[in-house]
Amino acid sequence: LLLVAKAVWVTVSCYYLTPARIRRVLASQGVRGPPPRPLVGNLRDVSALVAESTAADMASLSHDIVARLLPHYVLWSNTYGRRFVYWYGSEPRVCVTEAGMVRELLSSRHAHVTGKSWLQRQGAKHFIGRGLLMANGATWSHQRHVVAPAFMADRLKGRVGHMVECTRQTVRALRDAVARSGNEVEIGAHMARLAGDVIARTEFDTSYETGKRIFLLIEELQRLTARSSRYLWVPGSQYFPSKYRREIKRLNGELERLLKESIDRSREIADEGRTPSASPCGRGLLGMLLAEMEKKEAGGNGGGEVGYDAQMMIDECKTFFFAGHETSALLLTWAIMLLATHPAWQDKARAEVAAVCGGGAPSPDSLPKLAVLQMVINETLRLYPPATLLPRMAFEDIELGGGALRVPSGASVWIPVLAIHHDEGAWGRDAHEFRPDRFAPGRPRPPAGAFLPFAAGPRNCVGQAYAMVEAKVALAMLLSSFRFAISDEYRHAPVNVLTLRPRHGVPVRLLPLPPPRP
Ligand code: HEM
Repeated sequence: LLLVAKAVWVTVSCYYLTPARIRRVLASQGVRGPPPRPLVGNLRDVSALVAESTAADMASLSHDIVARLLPHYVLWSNTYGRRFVYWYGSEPRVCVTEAGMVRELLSSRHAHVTGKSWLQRQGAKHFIGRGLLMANGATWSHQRHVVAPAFMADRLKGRVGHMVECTRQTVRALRDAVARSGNEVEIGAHMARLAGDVIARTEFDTSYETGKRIFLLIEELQRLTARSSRYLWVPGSQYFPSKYRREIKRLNGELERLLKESIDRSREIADEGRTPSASPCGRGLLGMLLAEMEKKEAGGNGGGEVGYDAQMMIDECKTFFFAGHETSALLLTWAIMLLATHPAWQDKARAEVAAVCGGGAPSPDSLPKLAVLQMVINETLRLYPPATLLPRMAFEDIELGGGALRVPSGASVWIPVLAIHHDEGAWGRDAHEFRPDRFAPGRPRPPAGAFLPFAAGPRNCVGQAYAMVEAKVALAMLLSSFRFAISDEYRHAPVNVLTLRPRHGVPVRLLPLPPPRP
């Protein structure tokens, strides 16, 4: 009886009392929004608006994509003002775009009182679990502390050789594809494979071929979880039988078995003293995680509630296979689409690569000198940020802008990164155009809080520097191996399926250039 009473109380509190309090606090500050329906909130409105705006491909190759991808943001910010609230089921999402408030929210001041909501964590449970991306509070702090050293600048230098080798294989595969079937190639699939190979080799001592099944399983689990999560707003729905649940369980079982085998193999190699480096960090992320787990097993300072156990190791591996793969692949794919449609910038970037690398492969010392490439990468991330939204739930009442906005505990703040990146107020009338020179050295830097491809503050992307090095290596080598032009088959149709991707891929025409010297 006590259990039933507790369940009733939790349900009433989650689905009625807390939302009512949040609504009251927001309304008292004039934060309004579309009227929510019981339980579903505005979910159906969002789905209908997005379905309509993305039903067809775009008529031209325009980068003005905010109304297509975030039509609800455009509609509601026009109707209710730049700060508005809508309801994702019973979770209120307060939209905030003011740069100062965004910066403040993401700063260390709020790092421990904001985080990932139950809905987000539940939605990512099977393909990420308790990994860093979805962790909160002290657990997040500990995990971040453990993995961050793997991505520090000095360690990244040691990864450049692997990245060059992976890109060499991609260049070979592209040359073979051109020789075999002509110069039309869908570049997105090659970039996905390249990014997968890079993360698998540098951090997990394996290759894309070995890790391929892991990537496929994560992708399939992501797809099935998105479907089965559509009804998460129904109280208790996570316990309902669903046609997806059995399949998710089966695939997750296979994924965890493969990861466990890979972890055990690495452990054996380390135990036999066959580690390529004496330091556990030398083996990349997996090595560091293993060392941490051993500390916990030995009851050392990694122990206690927040240390890594076997399941957490598996979840962290899933997280990095997922987070380090798709976003990087999309950055490369969109960059090639933009270079293929802006030949002058393509020539400029290629000339810089030739001057800096002298026909050889990029090295840790040459990478920082590739300024034009850096500008192209930044402009790609501005126009097509792989993560279009940043949600942060407040776990206690917080104030932003010196009290200008009180966010009640239980409300999520929703930062529409894509809209901020395309805001004419911050970027000028040409905000929707590809103009890499806005990032030229010596030009004023974008206002803090206006450029957020990797989020900001202590909970920013831990792989940011890694992703930048990877993108520079890959693009430098591709530019010196091929000229790209966009194919007549290309249909411009960006869509947001967790990340911002081209619905039909990016077919390009490749003109192979004479191979650079080895
Ligand atoms: C162009 C490539 C990438 C982009 C645009 C990107 C973007 C982001 C963003 C926006 C976040 C914050 C998400 C949130 O808190 O809601 C994030 C977090 C994260 N990213 Fe990346 N990422 C990229 C590449 C990578 C790579 C290569 C790795 C791993 C090697 C990685 C690992 C992570 C992890 C583990 C987190 C969670 C950090 C935390 O919560 O403390 N990312 N990324």
